[in-house]
Amino acid sequence: MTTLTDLAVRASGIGKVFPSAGGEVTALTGVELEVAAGEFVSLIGPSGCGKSTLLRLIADLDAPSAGELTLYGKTARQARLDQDYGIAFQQAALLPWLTVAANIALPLDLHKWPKARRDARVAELAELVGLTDFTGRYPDQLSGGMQQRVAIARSLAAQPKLLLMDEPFGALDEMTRERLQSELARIAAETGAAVVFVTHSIPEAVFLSDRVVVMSPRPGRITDVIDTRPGRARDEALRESPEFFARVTAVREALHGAPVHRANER
Ligand SMILES: Nc1ncnc2c1ncn2[C@@H]1O[C@H](COP(=O)(O)OP(=O)(O)OP(=O)(O)O)[C@@H](O)[C@H]1O
Repeated sequence: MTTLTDLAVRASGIGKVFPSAGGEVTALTGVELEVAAGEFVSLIGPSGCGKSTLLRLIADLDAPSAGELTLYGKTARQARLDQDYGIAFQQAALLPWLTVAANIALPLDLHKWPKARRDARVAELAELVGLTDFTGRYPDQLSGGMQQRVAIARSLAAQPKLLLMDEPFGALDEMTRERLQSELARIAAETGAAVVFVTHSIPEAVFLSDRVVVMSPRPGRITDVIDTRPGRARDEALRESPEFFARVTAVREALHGAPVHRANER
């Protein structure tokens, strides 16, 4: 039997209303979502459907207007205080006065890792994201894509049980993006971390995810959940398999079932 503490995320009846000059904006309504421990779930949907809002609520960066959220059975607030998850958002949000190494090490410093172990972990993560030669640089000496790789390394640093990622690969070139997708799939499988991942890319969602959650335009709701768990390794061959194309098509059709002409209304 699945108990509450087995669920990385449980969102029940979640709604979010923002006040705005022209009246209230209902960004989310009646969102029900369960993410199992170790499960990789992507949120996909037209621009403005509330994907980022939902992720921000899970991360306790904002509070829901309705419903309940728990992370491994804890309130979102308690999970944030306990640093139970790693975050990588669209903007790298690095500290400009710290080097790449020090930025990656931030969660480790918060967890008070001893220096030798911390330095070894930073070296391992820098290698993972291809920045070994740049650990002494400062963020403004890096390209946007490199800054994003630092943010991804930082989110993984303390080996969290849950990763919350909002289009972390959006700014990267296609080759780097695919390489980091493969790395993320491997890391998620090896560490057993659950991941909630926001993306606009159908192939990215299908490659990475066990389930793809399709959301509708405002007010954001979950309209479909598609099982994309591959019956094989998430390797390069998967991207070219008939099974992969079938799942990409299934997600595309689910997305187009939503009234896309309203997608850009704000
Ligand atoms: N702080 C805020 N105040 C008012 N409205 C907001 C706020 N944050 C988000 N919204 C509105 O809530 C809706 C959902 O926004 P959100 O950024 O979550 O969508 P999204 O699906 O992540 O979009 P995108 O794919 O473009 O990043 C939008 O209509 C947006 O304008």
